Amino acid sequence: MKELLKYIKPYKKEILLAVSLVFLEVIAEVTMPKLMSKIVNIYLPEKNMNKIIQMGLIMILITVISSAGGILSTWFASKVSQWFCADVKEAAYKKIMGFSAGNIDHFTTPSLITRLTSDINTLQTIIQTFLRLVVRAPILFLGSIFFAVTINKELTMVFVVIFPILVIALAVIIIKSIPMFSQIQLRLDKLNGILRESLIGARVIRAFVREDYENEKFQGANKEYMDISVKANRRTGLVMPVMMFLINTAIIMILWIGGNGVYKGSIQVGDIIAFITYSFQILFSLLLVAFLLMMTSRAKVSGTRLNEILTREESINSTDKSSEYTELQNGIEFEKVYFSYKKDDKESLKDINFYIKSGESVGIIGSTGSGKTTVISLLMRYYDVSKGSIKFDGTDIREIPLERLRGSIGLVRQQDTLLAGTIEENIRFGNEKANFEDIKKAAGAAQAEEFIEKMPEKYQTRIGQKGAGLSGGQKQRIYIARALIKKPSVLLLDDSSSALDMKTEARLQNELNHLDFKCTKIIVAQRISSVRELDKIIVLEKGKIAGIGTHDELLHSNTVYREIYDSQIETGKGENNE
Ligand SMILES: Nc1ncnc2c1ncn2[C@@H]1O[C@H](COP(=O)(O)OP(=O)(O)OP(=O)(O)O)[C@@H](O)[C@H]1O
Repeated sequence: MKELLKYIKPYKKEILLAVSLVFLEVIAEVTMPKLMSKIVNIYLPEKNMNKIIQMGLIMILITVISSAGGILSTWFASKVSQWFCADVKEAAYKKIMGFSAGNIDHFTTPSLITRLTSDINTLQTIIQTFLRLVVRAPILFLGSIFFAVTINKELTMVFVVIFPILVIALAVIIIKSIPMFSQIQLRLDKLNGILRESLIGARVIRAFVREDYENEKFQGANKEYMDISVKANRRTGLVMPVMMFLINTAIIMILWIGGNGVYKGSIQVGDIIAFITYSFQILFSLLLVAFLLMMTSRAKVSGTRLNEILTREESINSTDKSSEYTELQNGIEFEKVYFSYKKDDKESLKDINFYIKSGESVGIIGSTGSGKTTVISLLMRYYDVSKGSIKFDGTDIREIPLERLRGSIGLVRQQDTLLAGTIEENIRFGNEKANFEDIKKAAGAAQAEEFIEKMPEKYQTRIGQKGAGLSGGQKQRIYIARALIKKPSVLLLDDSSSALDMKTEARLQNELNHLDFKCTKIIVAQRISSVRELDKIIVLEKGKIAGIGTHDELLHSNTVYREIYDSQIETGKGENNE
Protein backbone atom coordinates (compact mmCIF):
# COMPACT_ATOMS: atom_id res chain seq x y z
CA MET A 1 0.00 0.00 0.00
CA LYS A 2 3.05 2.21 0.38
CA GLU A 3 3.01 3.25 -3.25
CA LEU A 4 -0.66 4.20 -3.08
CA LEU A 5 -0.23 6.21 0.12
CA LYS A 6 2.31 8.36 -1.70
CA TYR A 7 -0.56 9.85 -3.66
CA ILE A 8 -2.47 10.97 -0.57
CA LYS A 9 0.50 12.89 0.83
CA PRO A 10 0.12 16.06 -1.30
CA TYR A 11 -3.34 16.57 0.22
CA LYS A 12 -2.30 16.51 3.89
CA LYS A 13 -3.56 20.07 4.46
CA GLU A 14 -7.00 19.38 3.01
CA ILE A 15 -7.26 16.12 4.97
CA LEU A 16 -6.43 17.96 8.17
CA LEU A 17 -9.08 20.58 7.40
CA ALA A 18 -11.74 17.98 6.51
CA VAL A 19 -11.04 16.05 9.70
CA SER A 20 -10.87 19.11 12.00
CA LEU A 21 -14.08 20.61 10.66
CA VAL A 22 -15.88 17.43 11.68
CA PHE A 23 -15.06 18.46 15.29
CA LEU A 24 -17.30 21.50 14.89
CA GLU A 25 -20.02 19.37 13.37
CA VAL A 26 -20.09 16.89 16.25
CA ILE A 27 -20.15 19.60 18.94
CA ALA A 28 -23.89 20.15 18.40
CA GLU A 29 -24.67 16.48 18.57
CA VAL A 30 -22.92 15.98 21.91
CA THR A 31 -23.95 19.22 23.68
CA MET A 32 -27.55 19.53 22.52
CA PRO A 33 -29.09 16.80 24.75
CA LYS A 34 -27.31 18.24 27.80
CA LEU A 35 -28.67 21.75 27.09
CA MET A 36 -32.10 20.28 26.44
CA SER A 37 -32.10 18.46 29.80
CA LYS A 38 -31.21 21.73 31.51
CA ILE A 39 -34.26 23.43 29.98
CA VAL A 40 -36.56 20.52 30.91
CA ASN A 41 -35.13 20.00 34.43
CA ILE A 42 -34.55 23.61 35.54
CA TYR A 43 -36.01 26.39 33.39
CA LEU A 44 -39.33 24.79 32.49
CA PRO A 45 -40.38 24.04 36.11
CA GLU A 46 -39.19 27.58 37.02
CA LYS A 47 -41.16 28.95 34.01
CA ASN A 48 -38.09 31.16 33.36
CA MET A 49 -38.85 32.34 29.79
CA ASN A 50 -35.76 34.57 29.54
CA LYS A 51 -33.43 31.66 30.27
CA ILE A 52 -35.36 29.37 27.91
CA ILE A 53 -35.00 31.93 25.05
CA GLN A 54 -31.33 32.47 25.94
CA MET A 55 -30.73 28.71 25.84
CA GLY A 56 -32.66 28.44 22.58
CA LEU A 57 -30.45 31.10 20.96
CA ILE A 58 -27.29 29.34 22.16
CA MET A 59 -28.63 26.11 20.66
CA ILE A 60 -29.33 27.85 17.32
CA LEU A 61 -25.79 29.32 17.27
CA ILE A 62 -24.26 25.89 17.96
CA THR A 63 -26.39 24.39 15.18
CA VAL A 64 -25.24 27.04 12.68
CA ILE A 65 -21.54 26.49 13.56
CA SER A 66 -22.00 22.75 13.40
CA SER A 67 -23.75 22.88 10.00
CA ALA A 68 -21.01 25.11 8.57
CA GLY A 69 -18.42 22.61 9.85
CA GLY A 70 -20.38 19.75 8.26
CA ILE A 71 -20.71 21.45 4.88
CA LEU A 72 -17.04 22.47 4.72
CA SER A 73 -15.71 19.11 5.88
CA THR A 74 -17.83 17.31 3.26
CA TRP A 75 -16.48 19.71 0.63
CA PHE A 76 -12.84 19.08 1.58
CA ALA A 77 -13.35 15.33 1.94
CA SER A 78 -14.89 15.13 -1.51
CA LYS A 79 -12.10 17.24 -3.04
CA VAL A 80 -9.38 15.10 -1.47
CA SER A 81 -10.97 11.85 -2.60
CA GLN A 82 -11.52 13.16 -6.15
CA TRP A 83 -7.99 14.56 -6.51
CA PHE A 84 -6.37 11.51 -5.00
CA CYS A 85 -8.27 9.12 -7.25
CA ALA A 86 -7.62 11.23 -10.36
CA ASP A 87 -3.87 11.12 -9.56
CA VAL A 88 -3.90 7.36 -8.94
CA LYS A 89 -5.88 6.76 -12.13
CA GLU A 90 -3.41 8.81 -14.15
CA ALA A 91 -0.39 7.07 -12.60
CA ALA A 92 -1.90 3.60 -13.10
CA TYR A 93 -2.82 4.45 -16.69
CA LYS A 94 0.73 5.63 -17.42
CA LYS A 95 2.12 2.50 -15.83
CA ILE A 96 -0.19 0.28 -17.91
CA MET A 97 0.88 2.08 -21.08
CA GLY A 98 4.46 1.06 -20.25
CA PHE A 99 3.49 -2.56 -19.52
CA SER A 100 4.99 -5.30 -21.62
CA ALA A 101 2.86 -8.03 -23.17
CA GLY A 102 3.95 -10.26 -20.25
CA ASN A 103 2.63 -7.74 -17.71
CA ILE A 104 -0.71 -7.53 -19.52
CA ASP A 105 -0.89 -11.34 -19.68
CA HIS A 106 -0.30 -11.38 -15.92
CA PHE A 107 -3.17 -9.02 -15.01
CA THR A 108 -5.46 -9.71 -18.00
CA THR A 109 -7.16 -6.81 -19.79
CA PRO A 110 -10.61 -7.11 -18.11
CA SER A 111 -9.00 -7.03 -14.68
CA LEU A 112 -7.03 -3.90 -15.58
CA ILE A 113 -10.26 -2.24 -16.72
CA THR A 114 -12.06 -3.21 -13.49
CA ARG A 115 -9.15 -1.94 -11.43
CA LEU A 116 -9.14 1.40 -13.22
CA THR A 117 -12.91 1.86 -12.98
CA SER A 118 -14.74 -0.07 -10.27
CA ASP A 119 -11.85 -0.36 -7.81
CA ILE A 120 -10.91 3.26 -8.08
CA ASN A 121 -14.55 4.38 -7.68
CA THR A 122 -14.91 2.20 -4.59
CA LEU A 123 -11.77 3.76 -3.18
CA GLN A 124 -13.03 7.26 -3.89
CA THR A 125 -16.37 6.76 -2.13
CA ILE A 126 -14.66 5.10 0.80
CA ILE A 127 -12.01 7.80 1.26
CA GLN A 128 -14.67 10.50 1.22
CA THR A 129 -16.80 8.72 3.82
CA PHE A 130 -13.77 7.66 5.83
CA LEU A 131 -12.53 11.24 6.22
CA ARG A 132 -15.94 12.23 7.60
CA LEU A 133 -16.30 9.29 9.96
CA VAL A 134 -12.81 8.68 11.26
CA VAL A 135 -13.03 11.59 13.71
CA ARG A 136 -16.78 11.72 14.05
CA ALA A 137 -17.14 8.20 15.45
CA PRO A 138 -14.64 8.49 18.36
CA ILE A 139 -15.72 12.03 19.33
CA LEU A 140 -19.38 11.13 19.28
CA PHE A 141 -18.60 8.03 21.33
CA LEU A 142 -16.36 9.67 23.95
CA GLY A 143 -18.38 12.93 24.15
CA SER A 144 -21.67 11.09 24.59
CA ILE A 145 -20.20 8.77 27.26
CA PHE A 146 -18.77 11.76 29.11
CA PHE A 147 -22.09 13.64 29.18
CA ALA A 148 -24.10 10.49 29.88
CA VAL A 149 -21.96 9.70 32.94
CA THR A 150 -22.30 13.26 34.26
CA ILE A 151 -26.09 12.97 33.97
CA ASN A 152 -26.60 9.77 35.92
CA LYS A 153 -24.24 6.97 36.94
CA GLU A 154 -27.02 4.48 37.72
CA LEU A 155 -28.29 4.59 34.13
CA THR A 156 -24.81 3.92 32.69
CA MET A 157 -25.27 0.32 33.89
CA VAL A 158 -27.35 -0.14 30.75
CA PHE A 159 -24.20 0.24 28.65
CA VAL A 160 -22.33 -2.38 30.69
CA VAL A 161 -24.94 -4.91 29.53
CA ILE A 162 -25.49 -3.70 25.94
CA PHE A 163 -21.88 -2.86 24.91
CA PRO A 164 -20.30 -6.33 24.98
CA ILE A 165 -23.24 -7.86 23.09
CA LEU A 166 -23.06 -5.17 20.42
CA VAL A 167 -19.27 -5.38 20.03
CA ILE A 168 -19.35 -9.19 19.69
CA ALA A 169 -22.25 -9.07 17.19
CA LEU A 170 -20.54 -6.42 15.05
CA ALA A 171 -17.18 -8.24 15.16
CA VAL A 172 -18.78 -11.50 13.96
CA ILE A 173 -20.58 -9.74 11.09
CA ILE A 174 -17.44 -7.89 9.99
CA ILE A 175 -15.16 -10.92 10.16
CA LYS A 176 -17.65 -12.93 8.09
CA SER A 177 -18.06 -10.18 5.47
CA ILE A 178 -14.44 -9.20 4.83
CA PRO A 179 -13.41 -12.19 2.64
CA MET A 180 -16.39 -11.52 0.39
CA PHE A 181 -15.14 -8.14 -0.76
CA SER A 182 -12.19 -9.54 -2.70
CA GLN A 183 -14.49 -12.23 -4.13
CA ILE A 184 -16.84 -9.51 -5.41
CA GLN A 185 -14.03 -7.75 -7.30
CA LEU A 186 -12.70 -11.03 -8.75
CA ARG A 187 -16.14 -11.95 -10.05
CA LEU A 188 -16.53 -8.48 -11.47
CA ASP A 189 -13.24 -9.03 -13.37
CA LYS A 190 -14.72 -12.21 -14.83
CA LEU A 191 -18.00 -10.52 -15.75
CA ASN A 192 -16.15 -7.66 -17.46
CA GLY A 193 -13.99 -10.18 -19.32
CA ILE A 194 -17.04 -11.94 -20.77
CA LEU A 195 -18.72 -8.63 -21.61
CA ARG A 196 -15.60 -7.35 -23.37
CA GLU A 197 -15.22 -10.57 -25.32
CA SER A 198 -18.87 -10.56 -26.42
CA LEU A 199 -18.69 -6.94 -27.56
CA ILE A 200 -15.46 -7.45 -29.50
CA GLY A 201 -16.63 -10.73 -30.97
CA ALA A 202 -20.25 -9.68 -31.59
CA ARG A 203 -20.04 -10.45 -35.31
CA VAL A 204 -18.46 -13.85 -34.82
CA ILE A 205 -21.09 -14.73 -32.22
CA ARG A 206 -23.87 -13.78 -34.64
CA ALA A 207 -22.20 -15.55 -37.55
CA PHE A 208 -22.03 -18.80 -35.59
CA VAL A 209 -25.49 -18.23 -34.09
CA ARG A 210 -23.95 -18.56 -30.63
CA GLU A 211 -25.99 -15.79 -28.99
CA ASP A 212 -27.70 -18.26 -26.64
CA TYR A 213 -24.39 -19.78 -25.60
CA GLU A 214 -22.88 -16.34 -24.94
CA ASN A 215 -26.05 -15.23 -23.13
CA GLU A 216 -25.80 -18.26 -20.88
CA LYS A 217 -22.12 -17.58 -20.23
CA PHE A 218 -22.88 -13.97 -19.33
CA GLN A 219 -25.85 -14.93 -17.20
CA GLY A 220 -23.73 -17.49 -15.36
CA ALA A 221 -21.03 -14.94 -14.55
CA ASN A 222 -23.64 -12.31 -13.73
CA LYS A 223 -25.36 -14.72 -11.36
CA GLU A 224 -22.06 -15.57 -9.67
CA TYR A 225 -21.41 -11.86 -9.18
CA MET A 226 -24.96 -11.28 -7.97
CA ASP A 227 -24.83 -14.24 -5.56
CA ILE A 228 -21.64 -13.10 -3.86
CA SER A 229 -22.88 -9.50 -3.70
CA VAL A 230 -26.21 -10.61 -2.21
CA LYS A 231 -24.37 -12.82 0.28
CA ALA A 232 -22.07 -9.96 1.31
CA ASN A 233 -24.99 -7.53 1.55
CA ARG A 234 -27.01 -10.05 3.53
CA ARG A 235 -24.22 -10.20 6.08
CA THR A 236 -23.51 -6.48 6.23
CA GLY A 237 -27.27 -5.85 6.16
CA LEU A 238 -27.54 -7.65 9.51
CA VAL A 239 -25.79 -4.72 11.17
CA MET A 240 -28.81 -2.41 11.17
CA PRO A 241 -31.44 -4.81 12.60
CA VAL A 242 -29.01 -6.02 15.31
CA MET A 243 -28.25 -2.42 16.12
CA MET A 244 -31.90 -1.36 16.29
CA PHE A 245 -32.75 -4.33 18.48
CA LEU A 246 -30.01 -3.43 20.95
CA ILE A 247 -30.88 0.29 20.90
CA ASN A 248 -34.52 -0.47 21.63
CA THR A 249 -33.50 -2.88 24.39
CA ALA A 250 -31.31 -0.11 25.83
CA ILE A 251 -34.22 2.37 25.72
CA ILE A 252 -36.52 -0.07 27.50
CA MET A 253 -33.87 -0.60 30.18
CA ILE A 254 -33.32 3.16 30.55
CA LEU A 255 -37.06 3.79 30.84
CA TRP A 256 -37.37 0.97 33.36
CA ILE A 257 -34.45 2.08 35.57
CA GLY A 258 -35.18 5.79 34.92
CA GLY A 259 -38.89 5.40 35.65
CA ASN A 260 -38.10 3.84 39.01
CA GLY A 261 -35.60 6.67 39.66
CA VAL A 262 -38.22 9.35 38.89
CA TYR A 263 -40.67 7.55 41.18
CA LYS A 264 -38.05 7.53 43.96
CA GLY A 265 -37.01 11.13 43.12
CA SER A 266 -33.38 10.25 42.34
CA ILE A 267 -33.67 11.01 38.57
CA GLN A 268 -35.31 13.89 36.72
CA VAL A 269 -37.42 13.51 33.54
CA GLY A 270 -35.04 15.76 31.51
CA ASP A 271 -32.16 13.44 32.45
CA ILE A 272 -34.00 10.42 31.04
CA ILE A 273 -34.68 12.28 27.73
CA ALA A 274 -31.01 13.33 27.48
CA PHE A 275 -29.79 9.87 28.44
CA ILE A 276 -31.88 8.19 25.75
CA THR A 277 -30.41 10.58 23.16
CA TYR A 278 -26.87 9.85 24.38
CA SER A 279 -27.50 6.10 24.25
CA PHE A 280 -28.56 6.51 20.65
CA GLN A 281 -25.40 8.44 19.90
CA ILE A 282 -23.08 6.03 21.70
CA LEU A 283 -24.52 2.98 19.99
CA PHE A 284 -24.68 4.83 16.70
CA SER A 285 -21.00 5.76 16.98
CA LEU A 286 -20.21 2.08 17.47
CA LEU A 287 -22.16 1.40 14.30
CA LEU A 288 -19.98 4.00 12.56
CA VAL A 289 -16.87 2.18 13.82
CA ALA A 290 -18.25 -1.04 12.35
CA PHE A 291 -18.85 0.69 9.02
CA LEU A 292 -15.37 2.18 9.19
CA LEU A 293 -13.87 -1.27 9.67
CA MET A 294 -15.88 -2.74 6.81
CA MET A 295 -14.99 0.17 4.58
CA THR A 296 -11.33 -0.13 5.47
CA SER A 297 -11.27 -3.78 4.51
CA ARG A 298 -13.13 -3.04 1.30
CA ALA A 299 -10.75 -0.17 0.54
CA LYS A 300 -7.87 -2.51 1.32
CA VAL A 301 -9.03 -4.96 -1.35
CA SER A 302 -9.40 -2.25 -4.00
CA GLY A 303 -6.28 -0.43 -2.80
CA THR A 304 -4.17 -3.60 -3.02
CA ARG A 305 -5.42 -4.25 -6.55
CA LEU A 306 -4.40 -0.72 -7.61
CA ASN A 307 -1.15 -0.91 -5.67
CA GLU A 308 -0.31 -4.10 -7.59
CA ILE A 309 -0.46 -2.11 -10.84
CA LEU A 310 1.61 0.75 -9.47
CA THR A 311 4.31 -1.50 -8.03
CA ARG A 312 4.36 -4.14 -10.76
CA GLU A 313 7.84 -4.42 -12.09
CA GLU A 314 7.79 -4.07 -15.82
CA SER A 315 8.89 -7.43 -17.14
CA ILE A 316 10.62 -5.57 -19.96
CA ASN A 317 12.86 -2.83 -18.67
CA SER A 318 14.47 -0.30 -20.91
CA THR A 319 18.19 -0.13 -20.37
CA ASP A 320 19.90 3.08 -19.42
CA LYS A 321 23.09 1.92 -21.13
CA SER A 322 24.00 4.33 -23.88
CA SER A 323 24.25 1.92 -26.78
CA GLU A 324 25.26 3.34 -30.17
CA TYR A 325 22.32 1.75 -31.96
CA THR A 326 19.82 4.00 -33.72
CA GLU A 327 19.07 2.00 -36.86
CA LEU A 328 20.11 -1.34 -38.27
CA GLN A 329 23.40 -1.17 -40.21
CA ASN A 330 24.82 -4.71 -40.27
CA GLY A 331 22.33 -7.36 -39.33
CA ILE A 332 20.05 -9.23 -36.92
CA GLU A 333 21.20 -12.37 -35.18
CA PHE A 334 19.28 -14.98 -33.19
CA GLU A 335 21.78 -16.91 -31.07
CA LYS A 336 20.57 -20.11 -29.37
CA VAL A 337 17.22 -18.50 -28.56
CA TYR A 338 14.80 -20.39 -26.34
CA PHE A 339 11.52 -18.91 -25.20
CA SER A 340 8.45 -19.90 -23.19
CA TYR A 341 5.59 -17.52 -22.44
CA LYS A 342 5.39 -18.55 -18.80
CA LYS A 343 8.03 -19.95 -16.49
CA ASP A 344 7.91 -23.74 -16.54
CA ASP A 345 5.58 -23.70 -19.58
CA LYS A 346 6.55 -25.64 -22.68
CA GLU A 347 8.96 -23.76 -24.91
CA SER A 348 7.39 -21.97 -27.88
CA LEU A 349 10.83 -21.49 -29.47
CA LYS A 350 13.76 -23.87 -29.14
CA ASP A 351 17.38 -23.37 -30.15
CA ILE A 352 16.71 -20.75 -32.83
CA ASN A 353 19.82 -19.61 -34.69
CA PHE A 354 19.88 -17.40 -37.78
CA TYR A 355 21.48 -14.29 -39.17
CA ILE A 356 19.76 -11.71 -41.38
CA LYS A 357 21.98 -9.29 -43.21
CA SER A 358 20.87 -5.67 -43.22
CA GLY A 359 18.81 -4.94 -46.37
CA GLU A 360 17.77 -8.57 -46.85
CA SER A 361 14.15 -9.67 -47.26
CA VAL A 362 13.47 -12.78 -45.25
CA GLY A 363 10.33 -14.84 -45.01
CA ILE A 364 9.20 -16.93 -42.05
CA ILE A 365 6.83 -19.74 -42.81
CA GLY A 366 5.47 -22.69 -40.84
CA SER A 367 2.28 -24.32 -39.71
CA THR A 368 0.02 -22.63 -37.16
CA GLY A 369 1.49 -22.52 -33.70
CA SER A 370 5.02 -23.11 -35.03
CA GLY A 371 6.28 -19.89 -33.40
CA LYS A 372 6.29 -17.31 -36.22
CA THR A 373 4.51 -14.53 -34.30
CA THR A 374 6.63 -15.33 -31.27
CA VAL A 375 9.78 -14.52 -33.28
CA ILE A 376 8.24 -11.14 -34.19
CA SER A 377 7.24 -10.46 -30.56
CA LEU A 378 10.80 -11.18 -29.42
CA LEU A 379 12.24 -8.86 -32.07
CA MET A 380 9.95 -6.09 -30.76
CA ARG A 381 11.00 -6.99 -27.21
CA TYR A 382 7.38 -7.51 -26.19
CA TYR A 383 8.91 -10.42 -24.31
CA ASP A 384 12.52 -11.21 -23.44
CA VAL A 385 14.15 -14.47 -24.50
CA SER A 386 14.30 -17.19 -21.85
CA LYS A 387 17.76 -18.27 -23.00
CA GLY A 388 20.20 -17.11 -25.66
CA SER A 389 20.22 -13.66 -27.24
CA ILE A 390 18.92 -11.53 -30.07
CA LYS A 391 21.44 -9.06 -31.44
CA PHE A 392 21.00 -6.01 -33.62
CA ASP A 393 24.35 -5.01 -35.16
CA GLY A 394 26.07 -7.25 -32.61
CA THR A 395 24.42 -5.60 -29.58
CA ASP A 396 22.03 -7.62 -27.45
CA ILE A 397 18.64 -5.89 -27.80
CA ARG A 398 18.34 -5.87 -24.00
CA GLU A 399 21.22 -3.38 -24.06
CA ILE A 400 19.48 -1.05 -26.50
CA PRO A 401 17.05 1.52 -25.05
CA LEU A 402 13.52 0.31 -25.88
CA GLU A 403 12.49 3.55 -27.52
CA ARG A 404 15.42 3.38 -29.93
CA LEU A 405 14.96 -0.29 -30.69
CA ARG A 406 11.22 0.06 -31.38
CA GLY A 407 11.79 3.41 -33.08
CA SER A 408 13.87 1.65 -35.73
CA ILE A 409 11.21 -1.02 -36.43
CA GLY A 410 8.03 -0.73 -38.46
CA LEU A 411 5.58 -3.40 -37.37
CA VAL A 412 2.40 -4.63 -38.99
CA ARG A 413 0.73 -7.21 -36.82
CA GLN A 414 -1.57 -10.02 -37.73
CA GLN A 415 -4.47 -8.41 -35.90
CA ASP A 416 -3.65 -4.76 -35.84
CA THR A 417 -5.71 -1.78 -34.75
CA LEU A 418 -6.80 1.43 -36.37
CA LEU A 419 -7.90 4.37 -34.29
CA ALA A 420 -11.10 6.34 -34.75
CA GLY A 421 -10.19 9.32 -36.97
CA THR A 422 -9.42 10.10 -40.61
CA ILE A 423 -7.35 7.89 -42.89
CA GLU A 424 -4.69 10.61 -42.96
CA GLU A 425 -4.50 10.69 -39.14
CA ASN A 426 -4.20 6.93 -39.03
CA ILE A 427 -1.30 6.83 -41.46
CA ARG A 428 0.39 9.81 -39.80
CA PHE A 429 0.24 7.87 -36.51
CA GLY A 430 3.43 6.16 -37.75
CA ASN A 431 5.32 9.44 -38.04
CA GLU A 432 3.97 12.63 -36.57
CA LYS A 433 6.29 14.78 -38.67
CA ALA A 434 5.22 13.35 -42.02
CA ASN A 435 3.72 15.79 -44.51
CA PHE A 436 0.84 15.04 -46.85
CA GLU A 437 3.19 14.05 -49.70
CA ASP A 438 4.85 11.46 -47.44
CA ILE A 439 1.42 10.11 -46.52
CA LYS A 440 0.42 9.76 -50.16
CA LYS A 441 3.74 8.08 -50.97
CA ALA A 442 3.39 5.56 -48.12
CA ALA A 443 -0.20 4.85 -49.13
CA GLY A 444 0.96 4.35 -52.71
CA ALA A 445 3.66 1.86 -51.73
CA ALA A 446 1.19 0.01 -49.50
CA GLN A 447 -1.25 -0.26 -52.43
CA ALA A 448 -3.76 1.79 -50.48
CA GLU A 449 -3.83 4.91 -52.64
CA GLU A 450 -6.18 3.51 -55.23
CA PHE A 451 -9.03 2.72 -52.87
CA ILE A 452 -8.47 5.85 -50.76
CA GLU A 453 -8.75 8.06 -53.85
CA LYS A 454 -12.06 6.39 -54.68
CA MET A 455 -13.55 7.31 -51.33
CA PRO A 456 -15.78 10.41 -51.23
CA GLU A 457 -13.54 12.30 -48.83
CA LYS A 458 -10.31 10.57 -49.81
CA TYR A 459 -7.69 10.91 -47.05
CA GLN A 460 -10.14 12.84 -44.90
CA THR A 461 -12.59 9.93 -44.79
CA ARG A 462 -13.36 9.18 -41.19
CA ILE A 463 -13.05 5.61 -40.08
CA GLY A 464 -14.71 4.26 -36.99
CA GLN A 465 -13.17 2.52 -34.04
CA LYS A 466 -10.93 -0.41 -35.05
CA GLY A 467 -11.26 0.62 -38.70
CA ALA A 468 -15.03 0.17 -38.96
CA GLY A 469 -16.10 1.01 -42.50
CA LEU A 470 -13.09 -0.61 -44.19
CA SER A 471 -12.65 -4.11 -45.57
CA GLY A 472 -10.02 -6.46 -44.12
CA GLY A 473 -7.69 -5.93 -47.09
CA GLN A 474 -8.14 -2.12 -46.96
CA LYS A 475 -7.30 -2.09 -43.27
CA GLN A 476 -4.19 -4.20 -43.89
CA ARG A 477 -2.96 -1.73 -46.49
CA ILE A 478 -3.40 1.20 -44.10
CA TYR A 479 -1.45 -0.71 -41.40
CA ILE A 480 1.35 -1.19 -43.94
CA ALA A 481 1.29 2.49 -44.99
CA ARG A 482 1.43 3.45 -41.31
CA ALA A 483 4.53 1.29 -40.84
CA LEU A 484 6.21 2.49 -44.05
CA ILE A 485 5.78 6.18 -43.28
CA LYS A 486 8.14 5.64 -40.36
CA LYS A 487 10.89 4.74 -42.88
CA PRO A 488 12.03 1.99 -40.51
CA SER A 489 15.35 0.25 -40.92
CA VAL A 490 13.58 -3.02 -40.01
CA LEU A 491 10.12 -3.84 -41.31
CA LEU A 492 8.24 -6.68 -39.66
CA LEU A 493 5.14 -7.89 -41.47
CA ASP A 494 3.31 -10.53 -39.47
CA ASP A 495 0.87 -12.23 -41.79
CA SER A 496 -0.14 -8.77 -42.88
CA SER A 497 -1.08 -9.38 -46.48
CA SER A 498 -3.30 -12.40 -45.87
CA ALA A 499 -6.42 -10.43 -46.80
CA LEU A 500 -4.94 -9.12 -50.07
CA ASP A 501 -5.60 -10.79 -53.37
CA MET A 502 -2.51 -12.23 -55.03
CA LYS A 503 -2.21 -9.47 -57.63
CA THR A 504 -2.26 -6.72 -55.03
CA GLU A 505 0.16 -8.69 -52.88
CA ALA A 506 2.58 -9.07 -55.80
CA ARG A 507 2.40 -5.31 -56.46
CA LEU A 508 3.03 -4.68 -52.76
CA GLN A 509 6.08 -6.97 -52.81
CA ASN A 510 7.39 -5.13 -55.82
CA GLU A 511 7.00 -1.78 -54.02
CA LEU A 512 8.71 -3.18 -50.92
CA ASN A 513 11.67 -4.18 -53.09
CA HIS A 514 12.04 -0.62 -54.34
CA LEU A 515 11.67 1.45 -51.17
CA ASP A 516 13.65 4.71 -51.17
CA PHE A 517 15.26 3.87 -47.82
CA LYS A 518 17.39 0.94 -46.65
CA CYS A 519 15.14 -1.58 -44.97
CA THR A 520 15.52 -5.12 -43.70
CA LYS A 521 12.24 -6.97 -44.15
CA ILE A 522 11.04 -9.93 -42.17
CA ILE A 523 7.79 -11.25 -43.56
CA VAL A 524 5.73 -13.86 -41.73
CA ALA A 525 3.33 -15.58 -44.08
CA GLN A 526 1.03 -18.53 -44.47
CA ARG A 527 1.24 -18.58 -48.28
CA ILE A 528 4.34 -19.72 -50.13
CA SER A 529 3.52 -17.10 -52.78
CA SER A 530 4.15 -14.37 -50.18
CA VAL A 531 7.73 -15.49 -49.54
CA ARG A 532 8.98 -17.38 -52.61
CA GLU A 533 10.74 -14.38 -54.14
CA LEU A 534 12.51 -13.33 -50.93
CA ASP A 535 16.27 -13.60 -50.31
CA LYS A 536 15.78 -16.43 -47.88
CA ILE A 537 13.04 -18.25 -46.04
CA ILE A 538 13.14 -19.59 -42.48
CA VAL A 539 10.93 -22.63 -42.00
CA LEU A 540 9.63 -23.17 -38.49
CA GLU A 541 8.18 -26.40 -37.19
CA LYS A 542 6.97 -26.85 -33.60
CA GLY A 543 9.15 -23.98 -32.37
CA LYS A 544 12.31 -25.22 -34.07
CA ILE A 545 14.00 -24.25 -37.29
CA ALA A 546 13.30 -26.92 -39.88
CA GLY A 547 15.31 -25.22 -42.61
CA ILE A 548 16.71 -21.98 -44.00
CA GLY A 549 17.26 -21.23 -47.67
CA THR A 550 15.81 -19.82 -50.85
CA HIS A 551 12.55 -21.11 -52.26
CA ASP A 552 14.32 -23.36 -54.76
CA GLU A 553 16.80 -24.72 -52.23
CA LEU A 554 14.08 -25.52 -49.71
CA LEU A 555 11.79 -27.04 -52.29
CA HIS A 556 14.45 -29.57 -53.14
CA SER A 557 15.98 -30.23 -49.75
CA ASN A 558 13.37 -29.53 -47.06
CA THR A 559 10.49 -31.90 -46.45
CA VAL A 560 8.52 -29.53 -44.20
CA TYR A 561 8.68 -26.76 -46.82
CA ARG A 562 7.87 -29.24 -49.57
CA GLU A 563 4.78 -30.41 -47.64
CA ILE A 564 3.57 -26.84 -47.20
CA TYR A 565 4.19 -26.20 -50.88
CA ASP A 566 2.37 -29.34 -51.98
CA SER A 567 -0.62 -28.61 -49.74
CA GLN A 568 -0.87 -25.11 -51.20
CA ILE A 569 -0.46 -26.20 -54.79
CA GLU A 570 -3.58 -28.30 -54.26
CA THR A 571 -5.48 -25.27 -52.94
CA GLY A 572 -3.83 -22.84 -55.35
CA LYS A 573 -2.11 -20.77 -52.63
CA GLY A 574 1.44 -21.62 -53.57
CA GLU A 575 1.47 -20.03 -56.96
CA ASN A 576 1.74 -16.39 -57.66
CA ASN A 577 -0.85 -15.47 -60.22
CA GLU A 578 1.18 -12.62 -61.60
N1 LIG B 1 0.42 -15.09 -25.16
C1 LIG B 1 0.71 -16.38 -25.14
N2 LIG B 1 0.73 -17.07 -23.97
C2 LIG B 1 1.03 -18.38 -23.94
N3 LIG B 1 1.31 -19.13 -25.03
C3 LIG B 1 1.30 -18.53 -26.23
C4 LIG B 1 0.99 -17.12 -26.35
N4 LIG B 1 1.06 -16.79 -27.67
C5 LIG B 1 1.39 -17.94 -28.34
N5 LIG B 1 1.53 -18.96 -27.48
C6 LIG B 1 1.92 -20.34 -27.83
O1 LIG B 1 3.18 -20.29 -28.48
C7 LIG B 1 3.24 -21.16 -29.59
C8 LIG B 1 3.63 -20.39 -30.85
O2 LIG B 1 2.62 -19.44 -31.12
P1 LIG B 1 2.75 -18.37 -32.30
O3 LIG B 1 1.59 -17.44 -32.17
O4 LIG B 1 4.10 -17.80 -32.30
O5 LIG B 1 2.54 -19.28 -33.58
P2 LIG B 1 2.38 -18.88 -35.10
O6 LIG B 1 3.30 -19.72 -35.85
O7 LIG B 1 2.48 -17.40 -35.26
O8 LIG B 1 0.89 -19.33 -35.36
P3 LIG B 1 -0.19 -18.73 -36.39
O9 LIG B 1 0.31 -18.99 -37.75
O10 LIG B 1 -1.40 -19.53 -36.09
O11 LIG B 1 -0.33 -17.28 -36.06
C9 LIG B 1 1.87 -21.81 -29.68
O12 LIG B 1 1.97 -23.09 -29.10
C10 LIG B 1 0.97 -20.94 -28.86
O13 LIG B 1 -0.01 -21.71 -28.21
